[in-house]
Amino acid sequence: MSTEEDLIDYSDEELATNENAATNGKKTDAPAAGNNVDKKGSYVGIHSTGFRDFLLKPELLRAIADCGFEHPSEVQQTCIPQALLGGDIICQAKSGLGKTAVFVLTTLQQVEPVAGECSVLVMCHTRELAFQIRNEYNRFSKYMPDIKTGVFYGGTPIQKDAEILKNNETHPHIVVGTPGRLNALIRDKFLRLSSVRIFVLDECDKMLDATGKQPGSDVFTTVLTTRPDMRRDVQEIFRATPMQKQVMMFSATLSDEIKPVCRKFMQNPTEHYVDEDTKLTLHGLQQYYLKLEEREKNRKLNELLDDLQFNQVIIFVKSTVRATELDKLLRECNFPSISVHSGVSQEERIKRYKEFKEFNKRICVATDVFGRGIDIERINLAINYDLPGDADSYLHRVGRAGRFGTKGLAISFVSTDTDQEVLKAIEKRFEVALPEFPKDGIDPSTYMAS
Ligand SMILES: Nc1ncnc2c1ncn2[C@@H]1O[C@H](COP(=O)(O)OP(=O)(O)OP(=O)(O)O)[C@@H](O)[C@H]1O
Repeated sequence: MSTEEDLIDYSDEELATNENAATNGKKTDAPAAGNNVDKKGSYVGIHSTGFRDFLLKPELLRAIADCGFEHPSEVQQTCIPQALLGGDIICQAKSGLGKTAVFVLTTLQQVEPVAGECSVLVMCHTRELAFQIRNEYNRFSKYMPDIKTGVFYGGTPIQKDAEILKNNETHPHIVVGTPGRLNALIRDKFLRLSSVRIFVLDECDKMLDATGKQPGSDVFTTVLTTRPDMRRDVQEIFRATPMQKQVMMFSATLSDEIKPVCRKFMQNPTEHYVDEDTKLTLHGLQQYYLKLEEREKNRKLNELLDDLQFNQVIIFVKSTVRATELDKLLRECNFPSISVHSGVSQEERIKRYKEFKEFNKRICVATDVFGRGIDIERINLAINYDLPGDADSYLHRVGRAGRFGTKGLAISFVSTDTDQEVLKAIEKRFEVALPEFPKDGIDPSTYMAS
């Protein structure tokens, strides 16, 4: 399986063949860039210090307390009040600082459950992330027994999804999923979106990234060339929802190229850039590179895993084949390793995700399927065995360590000229110096929580 398939990672088997997207979508006129832009230090939102100040339902406040959330993070302080006002929102904030709770809490606050109707639709780019987001909904809606959340993604029997959607008793009010499967369910008329009031895209830059886009084509007239395009699915699903709705989009990275694309789905959005574009690296995360030959990687990795202290480590590779091979090798060396990539069955992928999340395994070798959004609290070491191809992917990957302001360590192997260029691009894009990993190693207390 190719690297590219890893990166697509959603239910591509359900996608239709190439076609031109129609142009009758809503909101094709982008508002002028810079409208309602909230940059750090110039909040337009309502200032707040505790979750109580958001005037959330008591059921939600109880669940928040049960989750151990004491204070809202900066992105939550800024965006929760805005989202509750019902307007469209674009939100960028560093990895691991609580963007998920912004849309989970604000949609739960607003949802009015009607049997057999979906009123909130949340989409993201990978199946594991969809699964994780649904679990977040379950955590926060535990005192709201009338609200049902469902998750739909590819690689599972579509008939099961259809059964859930056919029955008013089981039909979810909040639907979370990946675009391929959702689009298939809509096409087959199992899922109807005419009651959707809130439309959320998590990891929106990834979801709207049109790799198959032809130069000069409009967002709603993308012509696909060789492979299915997640953006096309998102557009089709968007068109199946009513004109009047709230649209919210989230990511840690929003390039200047993708912002206008996001705006095309929105009406006069407020834009929240909690962290400046060049200052997106995490404070608690130490980052280093290690220059070595390709053939030296395995030995070096073994050494690092022996020498470094860590709670859990995620090791990123560029293909499913490499993930399988490396995982096998690590297990042969008696490391408690697991691998997650698109080459294993979906059921097995979720099983492995849970095993890692529940701390039953301490080492995970993954492709970019785990490169974004995945939240595993105890990961405090991220290793790029293969460096990704661009700076934004790097930022998301290393953001798996050092969640919610905790300490962490990221080490990237640099072995080719291309790697060297990517390294420079990372330093430039995020205005950071990535030093070489010290020969004598580093003091564990600097990256392990005390
Ligand atoms: N106010 C809070 N207090 C304590 N913990 C929080 C709070 N908000 C979020 N968290 C926890 O922080 C972790 C990271 O949150 P989340 O996954 O939403 O980050 P994110 O901004 O979506 O990151 P990414 O960009 O990597 O997807 C989660 O484990 C979440 O439960």
